[in-house]
Formats: sequence, C-alpha cells, structure tokens
Amino acid sequence: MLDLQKKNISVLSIVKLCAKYSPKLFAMCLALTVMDGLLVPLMLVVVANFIDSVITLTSNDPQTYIMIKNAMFMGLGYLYTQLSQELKLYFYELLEDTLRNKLKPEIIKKQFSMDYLLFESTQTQDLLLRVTKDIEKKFIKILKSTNLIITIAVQVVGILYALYKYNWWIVIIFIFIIIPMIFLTFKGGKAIYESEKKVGFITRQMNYLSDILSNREASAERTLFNYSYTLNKRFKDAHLYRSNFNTKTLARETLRIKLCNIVINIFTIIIIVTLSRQVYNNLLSVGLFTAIVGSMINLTKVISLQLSELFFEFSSHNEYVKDFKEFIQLEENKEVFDDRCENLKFESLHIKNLYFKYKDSKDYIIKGINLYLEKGKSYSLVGLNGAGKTTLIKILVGLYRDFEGEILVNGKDIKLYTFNQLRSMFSVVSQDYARYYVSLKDNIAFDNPEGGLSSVIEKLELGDLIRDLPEGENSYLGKMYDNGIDISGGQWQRIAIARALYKNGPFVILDEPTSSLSPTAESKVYSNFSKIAKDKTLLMISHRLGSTKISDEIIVLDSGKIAEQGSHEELMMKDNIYAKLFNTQKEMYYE
Ligand SMILES: Nc1ncnc2c1ncn2[C@@H]1O[C@H](COP(=O)(O)OP(=O)(O)OP(=O)(O)O)[C@@H](O)[C@H]1O
Repeated sequence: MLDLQKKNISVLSIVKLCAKYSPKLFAMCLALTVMDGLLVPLMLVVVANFIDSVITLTSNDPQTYIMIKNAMFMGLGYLYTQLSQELKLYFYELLEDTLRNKLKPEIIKKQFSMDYLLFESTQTQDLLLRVTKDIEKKFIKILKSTNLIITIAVQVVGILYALYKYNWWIVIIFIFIIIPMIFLTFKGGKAIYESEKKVGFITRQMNYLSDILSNREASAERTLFNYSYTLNKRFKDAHLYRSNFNTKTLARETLRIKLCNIVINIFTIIIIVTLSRQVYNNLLSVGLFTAIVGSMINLTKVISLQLSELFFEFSSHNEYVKDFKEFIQLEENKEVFDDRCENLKFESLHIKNLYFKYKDSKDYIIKGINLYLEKGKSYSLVGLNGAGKTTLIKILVGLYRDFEGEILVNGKDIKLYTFNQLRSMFSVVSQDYARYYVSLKDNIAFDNPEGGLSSVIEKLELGDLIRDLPEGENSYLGKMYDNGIDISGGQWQRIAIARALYKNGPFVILDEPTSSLSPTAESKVYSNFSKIAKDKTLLMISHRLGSTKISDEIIVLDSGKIAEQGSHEELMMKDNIYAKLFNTQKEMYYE
C-alpha cells in the first residue's frame, strides 16, 4: 500500500512519494533545480567581472584574459540554461510515466478496498474525483512547484547575499515586503481551491451529463427521445455557473497579488537609485552595479510573476494534500484481498427485531423485522417499490453492519463473521448487476475457470448462445473491442445469474435480476432453480408474483415491516395484500 504515515501527510509526503517511485529521476530533477538557482548568483559575479574587464580594455592594464574567461563562462551558462529546460521536461515526463505505472495501481487498489458504504456517499464521490483524476499529473505539478520554490529560494538567497555586502538594509526591507506577499498569495490560492471544492458537485454533474451525451449505453435513448439538446443546455448552464463562481474568486485574489507586485516594483526602483549613488561614490564597480541591477530586475520579475503564481499554486496544492490525506485515511476493508475459500455451510438465518436506517434518512427503512429462514427452502420477498427489500438483502449479506437488533447465521451473530465468510456463504445477483466487457467465460468464472463452468452453462440454457458466438465461450462481450459481440438484456441477466450459481454459495439471493426476461422465461428460471441449485437455500425478489408463487414461503414487505408471510395458498386464503396484488397482476395478463 501507499507507504505513508496516515496522520502526517503534507506536500513533502507527495514529494517523497515521487522520490520513492523513481529515486534516480527525482535526484536528476533536484540536481537541475538547485543548479538553476545557483546559476543566477554565479552569473551575477561572472557578468560583473566581464563588464569590469571590458572597461579595462581602454586602460593601460587591459584584463583580456579575465574578459575571455568570463565570456566563456557566460556562454556556458547560456548553454546550460537551454539544456536544463529540455532535460527537466524530459525527466518530468519520465517521472510522470513512472507514477502512472506505479502509483496509479496503488490508488486503484485503495479505491476498491474502500468500505462499501463510502461508495454510497456523494461526499466521497466528490473526494475521489478531486484526488484520483489525473493523480500522476497532480503529483508532478506539486513536485514542479516545490522544485521551482527551491530554485527561486537559492536564487534569492544568492542575490541577497551579494546585495548584503553593499547595502544590508535593502535586504532587511526586502524580507519585510516579501513575507506579507507570501502570506497573501498563499491565502489566494487556498480561496481558489476552496471555490473549486464548493462547485465540486457541479463538476460531477457536468461529468455525468457529458457521459450521457456521449456514451454508448444511452445512444439509443438519446436518438429516440431526442433529449440531447436539453441535456446539452443543462451542461452549458452548469459550466457557466461553475466558471462564473470561480472567476469571481480568481479576479478578487489576482487583484490583491497585482497590488503586491506594484509595491515590489517600487522597491526595485528605490534599490537601483540607491546603488547608482554608490557607483558615483566609487563604492561599487560599474560591472557589479550592472550585474546587480540586472539580477534585481530579474528577481522582481520572478517575484512578481512566478513567485506569486507559485505560492498561489502551492496553497491550492496544500488543499489538494488535505484531500489526499482524507482519501488515504478512508476506511479500508482489508478482507477485500482475502480470497481464501471458506466453504461454510448454511443451516439457518434468524432475524430478531431488526431496525435500520440510512445515515441521511429521517425514518427507519427496516422497522422491527423478525424472520426465520431454513436451509434448503425457497423464499420470495415481495412488496411495493421502496418497501425495503434490497436494503434488507444488503444487511443480510454484510454490506450494512450498522443495524439495530440481531441477526444470527447458523445461530452465530452475523457481526462475528468476517466479510469473506459471508461472501462465500451468499451468492447474490442484484438488480444492478455488472456487465463486464470481457469474454463470456470470464464474465461467469473470472479467475477460476475450472469449477464446473459447463454444468452452469447447461443449467442456465446458455448453450445455444455460446454455439452462436464466433469463438464460443471465449468470445468477447460488449462493444469495447472490435470483435466484441452485443447480446440481449435477457442474455446478460442469464450470465449474471450463472456467475452467482458458479460461485457456489449455499444461499442464493436473486434481487430481481430477471426483469429483462420474458415472464415465461423468468418463471422458468425460478421454477428450475430448485433443480439447478439443489440443496441451496434461495431467496428471490420479483415484482412478478406469478414467478414467485412456487416458493415454499412468501414474505410480503410493506414499508419496512413484514405484513404477511406464508405459502402462496395460505396468503391467497388470507385475501389481504398479497392476494390483491396477485389478482391484479393476473387480471392484467388475462386482459
Ligand atoms: N443508499 C441509500 N441511501 C438512502 N436511502 C436509500 C438508499 N437506498 C435506498 N434508500 C431508500 O430506502 C427505501 C427502500 O429502498 P429499497 O431499495 O430497499 O426498496 P425496494 O423494496 O428494494 O424497492 P424496489 O422494489 O423499487 O427495488 C427507499 O425509500 C429508498 O429511497
């Protein structure tokens, strides 16, 4: 994992990470950085000596050798400057590439090991977007800024050292001016990053809109419903709002920096006037005066343009680092990496007085559920939209652990099971099952193709589909690849069910993954399931009551409570919620 002291993450930690991933490239960049800084005060001396030696050419004692030597140094300095720019560019490119290869996989690993609940939080989504998008570029930007600060610091110290010899008070005043400027620019950068953060949700919305406007999944609906114009307008409005919001902050902070720059420029003029008086009094050579003035003008340019921009940038890097720290500290579920096969048996599931509510929901979603499920039986969970069926399933499989009441699996508190143990016990197919654009075989078996794939294919009647595919079970699905094959929604659902069956957990949960199947096909899948998944316990959710009536027991959920429970016949006899729902659906089919 990212080798970081999670509590003490700073800009320096990012720099250290860059150094860790490629020590050689980092050292090269650092060497060039320091050399760039040293070059300016060195050149100051070289230029001063050169000018003074040129002046001696008209005297009785011309210093031609010194002039040629310094002219050569100046030439070398110029050559170095040209070369250093190119080399730095090249090294930073290589470093960025190394980060992409080494850091990015660790970031992805951190992301997929995050606790499931975090993925449901919009704040976490915003944070992930801010931190992980082009992370290698952000790291390089931070490294470049830090290196530029080192260059400027070495440069400033060198020039001030040269100045200190002639006018110490200039140096003192300079320090007094530069400190508030650093403070102001830092504050400005922070304000800009904060304003970016405030419009984070708009950025997410814009990304989403642009995705719907361009992705393949929505292409058919885009054409049929012709909503592209409206969505495009929404995208533009969001973009306008976001840029207006940021522009105001940027304009305000830039104005402050510009005022500081004016002060620095006035200060430089005062220094030049003061030093020219020293030349007049023969306290300073013409060469040194010219070199110092040149360096001062250069320094003013650096300070008023580069340094302010840099501190601006640096403080926003600082804010990024805070986000990065938050990201690193996000809770991980180490069990994600635990792929031991537990082979646990299922005997019973006992739910006692279960209550649950989401962090952001006012009321309880699950309200005092008591339920006993036994090995080998088939159960159906039915109820209106929003009754809490999926929520209950997520609690049972261990995704939500923050519930009230008690759940006993095989007589043992569910909270005492590891996530890996629960994962091996429950095979779940959810409503929003994933469609993987890999081979059909990988879609079902992923990294374990030896565990009875052909039997699962046969049980779910996928044989015909496979025979029609050009490369059989090795054919790629989806349009990610040129040779990828598009299959129907119902076929994708069969594959998702096959995946769960192949996993071979003793308790199978089907959370309405069959909505794309025809009623007959769905009914067939459910009624065959007892044959397909012998000895397994089955809990299925479906809105089509014709499919669920074959279950041993039907549980009717209504607003988070169990309203009725029993076999199809028992519930029909009761003539209550279930019977009414069943009869309504029956009439619809007859009509
Ligand atoms: N992640 C979440 N955060 C907050 N509230 C949620 C979340 N997921 C679901 N809910 C709310 O919990 C309630 C129950 O939702 P759930 O998905 O469990 O219902 P359901 O019975 O499965 O519905 P459907 O038949 O439509 O799939 C709904 O009011 C829903 O808005």
